[in-house]
Amino acid sequence: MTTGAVDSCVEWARSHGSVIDDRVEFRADPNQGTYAVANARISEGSVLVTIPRKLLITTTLAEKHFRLKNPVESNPNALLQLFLSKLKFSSKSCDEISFFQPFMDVLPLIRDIHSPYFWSSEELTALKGTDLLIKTERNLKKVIEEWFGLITKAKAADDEDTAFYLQSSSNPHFQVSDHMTYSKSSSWHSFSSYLWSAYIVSSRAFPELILENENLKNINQAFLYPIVDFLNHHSGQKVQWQLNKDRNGVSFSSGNQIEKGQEIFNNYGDKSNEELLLNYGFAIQNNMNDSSTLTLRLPPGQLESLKSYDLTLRDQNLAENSVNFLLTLGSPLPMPLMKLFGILSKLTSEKFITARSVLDGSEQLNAIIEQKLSFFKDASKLKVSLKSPIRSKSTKAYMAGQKRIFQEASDFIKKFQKKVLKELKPLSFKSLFKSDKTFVNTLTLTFGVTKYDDLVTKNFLQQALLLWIVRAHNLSSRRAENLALPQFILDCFEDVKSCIVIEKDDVHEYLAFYKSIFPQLSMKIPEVYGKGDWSIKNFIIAGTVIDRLVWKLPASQEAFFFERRPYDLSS
Ligand SMILES: C[S@@+](CC[C@H](N)C(=O)[O-])C[C@H]1O[C@@H](n2cnc3c(N)ncnc32)[C@H](O)[C@@H]1O
Repeated sequence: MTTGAVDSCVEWARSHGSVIDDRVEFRADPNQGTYAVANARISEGSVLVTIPRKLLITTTLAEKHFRLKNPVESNPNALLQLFLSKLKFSSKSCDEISFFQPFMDVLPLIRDIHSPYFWSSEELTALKGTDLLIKTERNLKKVIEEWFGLITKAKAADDEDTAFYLQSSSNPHFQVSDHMTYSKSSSWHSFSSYLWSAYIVSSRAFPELILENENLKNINQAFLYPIVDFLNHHSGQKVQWQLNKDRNGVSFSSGNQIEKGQEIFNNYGDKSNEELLLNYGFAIQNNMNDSSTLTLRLPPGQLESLKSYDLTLRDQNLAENSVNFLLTLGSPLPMPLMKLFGILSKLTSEKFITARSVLDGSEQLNAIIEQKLSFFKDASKLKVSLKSPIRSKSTKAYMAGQKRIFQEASDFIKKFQKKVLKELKPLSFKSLFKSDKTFVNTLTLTFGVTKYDDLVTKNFLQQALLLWIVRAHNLSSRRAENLALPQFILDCFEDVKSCIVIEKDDVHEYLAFYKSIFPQLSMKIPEVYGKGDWSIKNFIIAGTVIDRLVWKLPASQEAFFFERRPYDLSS
């Protein structure tokens, strides 16, 4: 991009009725492309640029040119893109082409575009394992379909286009970026020209809503706004784009005061780094609007069955059995996601979500989050070996942003678990254990365990829980010791006992453990393990009681008994 081309374009705009404040100085440099600087203080609310309608490139103009309504339902800007390809790359001139020439001359060249759509397959390996790569590849495929359908309808496809399309659609390993030719001789209807135009529209078009077009059918319809699109993005910048009926054009005003020498920015909106990289070819370090998507694939039919729960699931795809959740810095774990995992962790015996199922679900979710986190921790440490420093820098900013989001999500889960414990104050096995001296003594004799922490480090926690539950049940029927036994645990035991059908497999599961301690325990400590029913059946029942009532805090392995009650996640 040269300053000369920028000056010519500004001159062209002025000569066709544009009003550009003299304090706005347009510049160009090889790294930033075009941008604008204030050469004197600009007060807040000043109208800086007004561009008349005739300089705007709209879908209406494209439709008139091709004598065709935009035929692509999924993209309201498809015909506008094809028109842009023609304005930029057509070898034959016409009035429209020569009219917009000064503007076409300032638009970035392919080599200056850094969106991953334009990276080589070798460069794309730097994004391996990320959603960004999945979206790049998926969107490229969509653009190929859109392009070929469109040029076919516009009767512009030639043999070369057809060969490109057939090759791309028949070869699953086809890498779009390695097959594109970017040269002066590229035809305007080639895929590379269309991809360039698609990028130009995504990176610099404005919403047509501004034009107050009564016939606007799709709010995503966009138009090109020469000169104002020379401005770079700054989040938080206050700007206004407004129809100026007096001048039959569109005005741009800055909502902030701009000091002499400062850059004049536009605001492209609150975008994540993924959106910025794909659509604009850059990313922002510590982007406060960053986000990530968590896609969950569920067993067939499960999404349907979730309808009976009061779950607001956006972005679900019944055909693929998948649902997407947006994780943002402000909301690292949306409540519907926590609730979904609570539902998925529900036991068949639970009619509703319980604190136990929610906590269990939060841990399953945490396992997924931790996996992502460790991927991005490694990825952000890696030296990204992209040839272009701009691409390397934005890839690093993207990876660091993803890492931050998953780190926040993981921290959120831990805080959430602590919050539930604080709120419900469930019965801790640690305190039950400590208060039952006789029981502790028996474990000292058998396992050499004296403290709760030993149960964890020596891996006896599950065995101790089983023994204690069977002991509690035996004591309750004998009322032999003065031990406070929580009624809900005893009730749960009775409940399980009344309906349990013990299969061979259940016995098998407990047999090794059972044989490792019985009958030795009853012989060694008959006053505890020789009285009551210490049959394997009771241990199987106790195992189910644990499944129904117990949840262990992952960090400390402290086990808690939760009463079975519905748990309201919205509180
Ligand atoms: C509407 S244009 C702005 C003018 C642009 N500088 C040019 O040369 O055409 C949008 C493009 O500018 C660049 N850009 C805008 N804001 C940026 C920023 N904050 N950091 C890095 N690049 C930016 C990106 O290449 C983006 O695709």
